[in-house]
Amino acid sequence: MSTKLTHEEAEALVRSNDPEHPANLICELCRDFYKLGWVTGTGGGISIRHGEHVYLAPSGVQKERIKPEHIFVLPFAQSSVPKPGSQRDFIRIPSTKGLKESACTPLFWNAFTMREAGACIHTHSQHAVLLTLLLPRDAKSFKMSHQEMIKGVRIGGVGKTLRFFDTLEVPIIENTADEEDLTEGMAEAMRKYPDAPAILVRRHGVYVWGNTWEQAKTQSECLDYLFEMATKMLLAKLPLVGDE
Ligand SMILES: CSC[C@@H](O)[C@@H](O)C(=O)COP(=O)(O)O
Ligand SMILES: [Zn+2]
Repeated sequence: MSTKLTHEEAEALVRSNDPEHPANLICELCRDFYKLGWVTGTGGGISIRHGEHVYLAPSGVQKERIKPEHIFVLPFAQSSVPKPGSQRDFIRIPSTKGLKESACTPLFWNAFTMREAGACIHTHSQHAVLLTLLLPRDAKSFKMSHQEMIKGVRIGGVGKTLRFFDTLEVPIIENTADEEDLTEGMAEAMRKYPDAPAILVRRHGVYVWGNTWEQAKTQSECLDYLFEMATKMLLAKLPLVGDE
């Protein structure tokens, strides 16, 4: 399914004076996420679906220094999950030599196809990572209740917001040597936990999605707050569920 655009048309997909254009947003948000410690050392990132197009950052680069001209654009319509290295039909490839699309691409795709998400954020936040280490080794999920910030998180990441008395549950999957090998584990966890707004990856980080980039961002912020709170509560030996 190749989409034939002229060079000028393809370039126009990443050139805009609108600060809310996906190519500009990915650059700005990565700078903000860097300051939060979410995307340091090239890890983590964000992908935005804009109509029929998916905007992706390059792999292995300083995410806080990405420019719109470095952004890849893929058609959302794909016959299978686009794994890095497989045959792909890019609409726009950056002219900078040596750039490859993010290794997180198939994981972002899980959120786009299984939850109809408009954006997906991957962070290497130490709050997420430490939480996966403080929970019992065999814990398959993280559960928490009675926290005000739970109300900023949506059922399945894209539905109604949770209420104060609801219990948040985020599955935890094992890390793999290569990011793309997390794809099936993430999909399996999303099938098993349809209400989960995110997937934690043990010793690695978290994937969070939303209907829009704004919702993906605010939910990432609420979850990161809750992950940090949970690590402190676990260290203080306080229960995460209940209000005792
Ligand atoms: C510090 S390297 C981390 C990467 O291997 C990976 O975990 C990651 O999140 C970013 O992958 P990338 O391909 O650079 O977008
Ligand atoms: Zn990662």
